[in-house]
Amino acid sequence: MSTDTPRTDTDESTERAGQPLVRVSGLEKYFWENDSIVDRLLGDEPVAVRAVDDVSFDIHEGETLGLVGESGCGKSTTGETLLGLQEPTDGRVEFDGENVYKLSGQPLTEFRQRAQVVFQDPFSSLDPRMTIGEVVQQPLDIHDVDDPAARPGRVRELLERVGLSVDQLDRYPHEFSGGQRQRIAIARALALEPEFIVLDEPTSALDVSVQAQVLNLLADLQEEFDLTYLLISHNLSVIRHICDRVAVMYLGEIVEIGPADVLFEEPKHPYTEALLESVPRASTEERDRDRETLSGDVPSPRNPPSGCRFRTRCPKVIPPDDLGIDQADYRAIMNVRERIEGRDLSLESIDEFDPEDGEVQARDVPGFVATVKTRLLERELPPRHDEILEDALAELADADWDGAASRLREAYESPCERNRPTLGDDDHPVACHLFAEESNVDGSVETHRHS
Ligand SMILES: Nc1ncnc2c1ncn2[C@@H]1O[C@H](COP(=O)(O)OP(=O)(O)OP(=O)(O)O)[C@@H](O)[C@H]1O
Repeated sequence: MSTDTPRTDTDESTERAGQPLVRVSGLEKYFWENDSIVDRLLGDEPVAVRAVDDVSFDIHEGETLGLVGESGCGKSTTGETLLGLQEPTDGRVEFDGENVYKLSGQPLTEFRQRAQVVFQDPFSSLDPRMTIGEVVQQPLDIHDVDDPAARPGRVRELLERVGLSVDQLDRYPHEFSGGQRQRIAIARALALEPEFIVLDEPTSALDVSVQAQVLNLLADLQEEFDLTYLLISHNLSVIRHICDRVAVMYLGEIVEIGPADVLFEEPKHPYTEALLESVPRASTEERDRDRETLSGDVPSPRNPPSGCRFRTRCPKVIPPDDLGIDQADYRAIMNVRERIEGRDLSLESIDEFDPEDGEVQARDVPGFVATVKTRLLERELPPRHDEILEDALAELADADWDGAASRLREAYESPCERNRPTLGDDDHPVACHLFAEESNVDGSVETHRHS
């Protein structure tokens, strides 16, 4: 790419040997809310939406890396930011050894040819006023590739290669089915002979029967043209179908990366386990077994939990040393803590609470505590923990949310909330304190979400 002196193919291939085609290091993309002129005049502080927060991974030539996670965890923003379609907040992306964010002029144009994207929704990504021949030819015209007279021939080849008939060249996108439209989008992405394609939910808008056809086409094209893919999907079956390695993303961070077969057979991170558990099973035996499903909603990327971001939903969140508590009881208490820290309960809706005084009469406190407990807790606790919980809930009788929260924090603070776990650099790294060194778990306290 950007070189001052001419280089030979041998130079380049020697240099590239063993180097990833794409290297993402410490990538961050924050969106700022309350940042308009009006907000500033009103004195509203900007709020960061940490869509992508310190993400690092490599993609090697010819491989497909899957990026999987629930909706809103930052997958698309990662794909768009690494292509330079969104400006990064911080971090570095190298493509074939070159820092993508430092490119300009001809090297930038070359990068835009070599790295392409296919979006989820072929309905909105294709210009409805252009025929599909024009759609596929457009990148050739913009980048002035080939002799203009040769371009229609190239367009025909591309359309045929993705399984469309050249008789359809003059038709408009709305005349095609969803699967055909995605084939058109793929033909357009291939027009500039790219090496790398970000596939952002390429089959999510398609019927299940068509999904496999499009995935098979992508796999064939990869083989034929030596393509490297980043496949973004929330659908594990899609990921399993064509990925060599998989990166699992949660709330802006990568929590686990590994070879696809290993990750599917022996997931390490409790989040990956939970995602896999949520995939519908074929056999009745597997369908009937107890599933640990994910509890609670994904927290907001405006205010992510301290330490491990998954700890607010993690079925394996680590209790304090020597607490000797059943894991499910601990999870249930931590759920109550979350609700109290988030003030996620209407005290006014509880009979004993007097909204005018903003408190409960002393004689009514036991009844109030019993009602709140029924609302917040889904199981019975052993007496020792029941007592601690009731003492904390009694603080709410004076609407003392902080008092209730701090009682629970004192008794139940998890090592998972103190430190952000980091990904290692072996071939199946996981960011989870269950797999961390002792020193990592017991280190210093990070800024606390609810402090
Ligand atoms: N332009 C924007 N301004 C503000 N917030 C944004 C913007 N784009 C994305 N976000 C937020 O960033 C977070 C990550 O969004 P992103 O679309 O990358 O997630 P995703 O994993 O791809 O989810 P989905 O599959 O639903 O698209 C979300 O909380 C989203 O609301």
